[in-house]
Amino acid sequence: MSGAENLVPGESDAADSASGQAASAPTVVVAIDGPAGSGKSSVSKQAALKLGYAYLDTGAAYRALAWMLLDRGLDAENPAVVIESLAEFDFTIGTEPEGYFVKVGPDVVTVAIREPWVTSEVRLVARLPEVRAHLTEMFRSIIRNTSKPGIVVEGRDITTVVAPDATARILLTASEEARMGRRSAELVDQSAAVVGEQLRSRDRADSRVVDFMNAADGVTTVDSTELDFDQTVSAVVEVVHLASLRVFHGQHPQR
Ligand SMILES: Nc1ncnc2c1ncn2[C@@H]1O[C@H](COP(=O)(O)OP(=O)(O)O)[C@@H](O)[C@H]1O
Ligand SMILES: Nc1ccn([C@@H]2O[C@H](COP(=O)(O)OP(=O)(O)O)[C@@H](O)[C@H]2O)c(=O)n1
Repeated sequence: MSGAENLVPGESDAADSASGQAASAPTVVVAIDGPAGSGKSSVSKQAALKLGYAYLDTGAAYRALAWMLLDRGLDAENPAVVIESLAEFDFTIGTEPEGYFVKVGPDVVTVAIREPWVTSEVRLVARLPEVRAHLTEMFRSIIRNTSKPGIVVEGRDITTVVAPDATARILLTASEEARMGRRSAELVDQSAAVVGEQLRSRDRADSRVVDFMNAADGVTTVDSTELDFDQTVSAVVEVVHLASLRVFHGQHPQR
């Protein structure tokens, strides 16, 4: 069983969305996609805080699954092993923007899943359609069960697969140079060249699975290359306000 901090999604939730329909909760759903280092996690968390919404980091689930396989010495290169491991993937995530944590079973892995040895293996789990389908159902269940008036969900396929009917759909981008600069400022114990190459190679692998470099129809692009952090958060919040107004006036979100 997996879920968010303040809920335990029921089996019926998964069955409800087995038809492939997006989450249909009456909450405001803000879907944010983008490449590594574009600011998805930090900007989404701050925007959620400002809006009084919950925050869901979907990348954490892919990372946590990779962590579990590596931690148990299982062969992450073998698709059958990865798929089998889903049955025992006991994932919990904090969806309060100020109470973020990630657990696998009893293990708190909030920090461990950011380690380079996990980052470099995530693609092995993210490339498998069975893994994506399983985690997508889990995300939709968390979205449906949020107790807040809205939820900001960020990842690579949120605007297109997980919540294509979201109230607001945003592609958060930044130039490769800006993204590499931000990431290497965080990872001070690694050289900028190594961080840059890892980021580029992960984006290449990820974009073979899902297109998050180009905005799908109806998705608003927020390019943060020339914006500072606060300006980026404000730009995202403004897109959410405009999209919510559109819904209030009876227009379909961003179509
Ligand atoms: N607009 C911005 N200007 C400057 N720094 C930013 C901006 N957006 C995010 N950052 C910083 O860049 C780093 C990477 O952001 P992060 O949220 O981890 O990106 P992602 O989740 O897309 O990989 C963080 O240290 C964050 O504070
Ligand atoms: N919705 C998502 C989110 C993440 N992922 C995968 O999970 C990895 C880690 O995601 P993340 O959001 O933590 O990555 P960062 O961009 O924050 O470094 C990505 O490199 C993708 O391989 C995905 O496939 N689909």
